[in-house]
Amino acid sequence: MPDYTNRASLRVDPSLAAFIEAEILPPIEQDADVFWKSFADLLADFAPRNRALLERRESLQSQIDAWHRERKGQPHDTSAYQNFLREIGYLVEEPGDFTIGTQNVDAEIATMAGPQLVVPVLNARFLLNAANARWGSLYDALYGTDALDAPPAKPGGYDQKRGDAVISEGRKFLDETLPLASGSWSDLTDIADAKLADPGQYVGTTERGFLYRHNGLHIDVQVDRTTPVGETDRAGISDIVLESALTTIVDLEDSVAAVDAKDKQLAYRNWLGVIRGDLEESFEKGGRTMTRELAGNKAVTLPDGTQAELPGRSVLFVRNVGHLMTNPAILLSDGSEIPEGIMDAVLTSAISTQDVRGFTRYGNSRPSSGKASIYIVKPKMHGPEECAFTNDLFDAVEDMLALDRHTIKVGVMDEERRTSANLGACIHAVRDRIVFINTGFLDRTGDEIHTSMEAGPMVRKAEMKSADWLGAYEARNVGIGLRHGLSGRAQIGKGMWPAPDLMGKMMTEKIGHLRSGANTAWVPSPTAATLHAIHYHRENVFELQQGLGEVPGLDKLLTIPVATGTNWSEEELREELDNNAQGLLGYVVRWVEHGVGCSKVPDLDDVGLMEDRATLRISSQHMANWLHHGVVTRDQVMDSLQRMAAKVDEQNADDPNYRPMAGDPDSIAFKAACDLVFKGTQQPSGYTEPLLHAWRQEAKKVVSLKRGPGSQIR
Ligand SMILES: CC(=O)SCCNC(=O)CCNC(=O)[C@H](O)C(C)(C)COP(=O)(O)OP(=O)(O)OC[C@H]1O[C@@H](n2cnc3c(N)ncnc32)[C@H](O)[C@@H]1OP(=O)(O)O
Ligand SMILES: O=CC(=O)O
Ligand SMILES: [Mg+2]
Repeated sequence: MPDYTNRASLRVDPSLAAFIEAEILPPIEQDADVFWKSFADLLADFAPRNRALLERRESLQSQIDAWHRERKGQPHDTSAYQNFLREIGYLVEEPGDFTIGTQNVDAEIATMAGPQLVVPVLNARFLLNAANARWGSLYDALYGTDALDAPPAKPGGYDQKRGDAVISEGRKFLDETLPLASGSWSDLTDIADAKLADPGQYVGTTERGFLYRHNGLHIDVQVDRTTPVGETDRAGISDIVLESALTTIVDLEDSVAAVDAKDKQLAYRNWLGVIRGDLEESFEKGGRTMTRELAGNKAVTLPDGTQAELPGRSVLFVRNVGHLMTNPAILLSDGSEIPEGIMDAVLTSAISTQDVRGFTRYGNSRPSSGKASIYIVKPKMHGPEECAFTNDLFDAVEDMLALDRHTIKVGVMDEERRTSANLGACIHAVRDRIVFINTGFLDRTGDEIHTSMEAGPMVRKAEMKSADWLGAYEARNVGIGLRHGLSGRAQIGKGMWPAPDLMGKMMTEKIGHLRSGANTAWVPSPTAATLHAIHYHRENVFELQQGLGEVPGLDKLLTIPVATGTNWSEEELREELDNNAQGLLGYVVRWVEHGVGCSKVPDLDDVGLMEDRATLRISSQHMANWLHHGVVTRDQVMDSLQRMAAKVDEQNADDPNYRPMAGDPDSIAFKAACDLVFKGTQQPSGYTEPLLHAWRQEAKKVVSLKRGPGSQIR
């Protein structure tokens, strides 16, 4: 049991309290006693409301479960189903015509189109890299990935053959994006001679080269004949640097493992560091120690000789956790744990208040109105009443921190079925602070399975991608967003590319996100951001948004993806189970035993896939669904888990800190994985957090016992 210190009616982890009082409150001139008193008052109001919303989720779910159970074996009656959903309040009336009223939004969010990067907050090295991913080297991205269709680089230094292919691809990009009045960029021997077909694309000179703009995004063509690349290039071009991640989501949610005060404090500390602008991280790379810090702005000399600056960093959002979890970092007066989403809202906003007040080194939010915003992404909200709760909570946080109304903006993850089905009403509930709707299709798939758990066995996981509900969900998100005036005021975003090593495939497929009307879409890494930026040069999203088709209705959206037949062969069943079990175990072992919330886990074909809590929700719910409906037996599931545990052990054999799972009855990770599947049907909305947190806390305890009091895994 951790020690606590008393603050107003709350009991607070002492180290967290000291951090808040020393580093968060003084810069914003908040008196500590006043802060704790108002925090306690806010909790007294919002914690019970939060609990009631969770009870409502459970009540709706049990009514839906019962409805399906009562109709087992009967054909699905679409209209009866929708009437029922209306009767129980799962579906609500749409709010009618309205336009969002959000103000003081940075251009990167409101009027520009470009990639959105996501980064786990607990990894400072990645976090700094992500914030700096506003600019990325196209040459590095092409040289190092399969986005370039050329033989792979030979090991041992610079491979000039591959380098030549990169240069040639770079020239193609320049011809496409910045066409010359005549001829090709390949013909130039001196960039100063470049005469653009549209001279308005030229912006000025930078430290190393010439700056252009196309579709609102900048391109820095750098010239340096002393570099290995520049010396082989006709015009001395050493790199083409693209404006890449316009925005980055700093994630406190599904890509991190944060289960107690210590983890949460690190999360808040890293957020404070990037907001204040002084976060630094030293690490070993390529045999030497590097120190990474935030990049400064890019200096530009305009054609008339005046000096200007472009932002050197992504505009940062912070993704708070949803309404479900609680955390032992703070206890309420009745001894219960604080709702974690409320703690995140208060503390991440208090940190960002330094930015709003203009006390930070660079400034995260700097809209043209001069009134800065705090950008919070709110995940996993179920329907309009939960969005209204968030709106009220943010009002209360603003009052607590003496912020103007609607300073705190919200990005709504459209990733739960009740939200997709009532999206207009959800937007309405946060209409004066909304800055994005993003289709989190991974969580959304997990919720699709869990909501209709009793309806029958689901189609195979790969088939979900072409299911009716998914197409309708994606199209409705854009259509409803446009209907309520998000274009030009807020982002309409699309989901993650979860295959960090398949950049060639991403280049072919992810342009579809723009064509379907999204002005941003998620990428897993800075390299992916730079490559995905090319798509925003190829297509003008704001023009495309004008010509989109009909918005699909509810019928398609609510089509349940149950399989039409279940006569899968033994081999197909095993393949499906193994695929799910491998991703699940490969992810869970690192979460529970190493505190890593996002991992690249090789699939059965050895392709590294990004796994996070949302992908875990899908695999665990899918296995639970097939087990529940007798498509597979408990023995088959266990057999798959055991075989895949051995495979995951093999994949981690080089890690000296890894504890094998196969054949170890005490393996905490394996027990966690089993729970996620065998107790899957009972998990709230199919979420994995409750079990992951419990098992991670157990793992921390075991290590602490072994190493002595006070020690922890991290
Ligand atoms: C459903 C959802 O909610 S999706 C949102 C949650 N998902 C995410 O946030 C994905 C974030 N991405 C990641 O965590 C990682 O890219 C992973 C785990 C997928 C792969 O990580 P790794 O195997 O370490 O990547 P890999 O070895 O290919 O590359 C590491 C390099 O790329 C950088 N990098 C990789 N991902 C990121 C990122 N998201 N942000 C910043 N830098 C990154 C690292 O800093 C490192 O470079 P460095 O050595 O100069 O520091
Ligand atoms: O948060 C994103 C998702 O796909 O889930
Ligand atoms: Mg999600």
